[in-house]
Amino acid sequence: MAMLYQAVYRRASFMWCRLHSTYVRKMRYLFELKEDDGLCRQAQNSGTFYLFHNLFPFLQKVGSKHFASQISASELKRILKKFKQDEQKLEDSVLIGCSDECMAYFALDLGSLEKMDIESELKGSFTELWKAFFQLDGKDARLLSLAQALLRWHDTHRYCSKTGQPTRKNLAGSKRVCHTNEIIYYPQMSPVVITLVSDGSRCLLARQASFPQGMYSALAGFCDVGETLEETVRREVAEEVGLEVKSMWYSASQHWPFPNSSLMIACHAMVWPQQNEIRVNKLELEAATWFSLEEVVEALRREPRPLRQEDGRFSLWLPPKWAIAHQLIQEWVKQQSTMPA
Ligand SMILES: NC(=O)C1=CN([C@@H]2O[C@H](COP(=O)(O)OP(=O)(O)OC[C@H]3O[C@@H](n4cnc5c(N)ncnc54)[C@H](OP(=O)(O)O)[C@@H]3O)[C@@H](O)[C@H]2O)C=CC1
Ligand SMILES: [Mg+2]
Repeated sequence: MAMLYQAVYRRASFMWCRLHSTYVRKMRYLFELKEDDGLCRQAQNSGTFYLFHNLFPFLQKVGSKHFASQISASELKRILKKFKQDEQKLEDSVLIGCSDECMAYFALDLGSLEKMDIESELKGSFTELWKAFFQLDGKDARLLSLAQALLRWHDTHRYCSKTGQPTRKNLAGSKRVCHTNEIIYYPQMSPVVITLVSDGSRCLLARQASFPQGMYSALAGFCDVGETLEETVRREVAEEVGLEVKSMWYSASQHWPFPNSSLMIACHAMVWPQQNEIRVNKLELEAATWFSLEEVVEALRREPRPLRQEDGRFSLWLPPKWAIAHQLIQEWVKQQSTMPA
């Protein structure tokens, strides 16, 4: 029966291929997997898996390049069997996407197994996510970021906050339900604004004490309840560096897995050139400085890692290419270069 259902589904998918764009087909397929546990179970049995261990993603290295490994369902079942785990563990996974051919991608945390055993079996290593971010390309980083955020959310929402009863995830992991009173919980994100401030000729970059040495980024801050985006930008700039925003405009957004799951909303802001004296809020930031176009262009050429200069200080370097802070900085450089002198 299951085989027949699968054959019919494949035929229907084939028709979809012919009728719709790849993007539309993928989105419809993912939607169905979230709605239909039976279909999702089938997809788990033919899909591929990104593995985690206590939220550290599994990476492999080929030459000098790191990548996030995809493990087939059959290989994963073999590993589970070898380490005396039930095949049903596949159902703890969460759906994180699919290929153009509608092969589903899942993420699974194997934290209950011995980390080193899996590493030596699969020839790779579980790496802290923020470290992995500096080693991966944008596509892998985006998938792992989503995967970690979802896995963490499920791990911390095992009980209903109203009844105290256990909640159960749907197969895809797009929600959890408390079956005592049918309360549905959906994964949450916190909105965060990230703002690149300019005074017309320079841009303002800041660092927190927890950043790696020499790394500076744009100003970031969580939205408070009741605030508009514009209000958050104005408040954060005032709070963190003591400046008043004259104008601002939206650029782009990005999911960010730290500290839990944030939606980074990236904006540019201008301050009055005559009122540009920075007063750093030392409770929030270690330092904040205006940087010239030349300094920023030079920093963009550097590898994103600490580099000690001869005088013992660290050179300025910026977040990795696919981080939205990097994109804001690139945009600012482009704007400056196209502005009339
Ligand atoms: N993608 C990118 O390019 C970049 C991303 N970021 C990210 O932006 C995020 C926010 O930046 P940050 O400067 O730390 O933010 P804030 O300036 O808002 O300061 C962080 C503090 O805000 C409080 N806070 C308020 N709401 C929340 C919430 N929902 N979750 C957690 N803390 C909250 C906490 O204080 P307390 O604990 O005292 O209550 C926390 O320590 C960080 O997660 C950072 O990783 C930053 C730069 C670049
Ligand atoms: Mg901040």
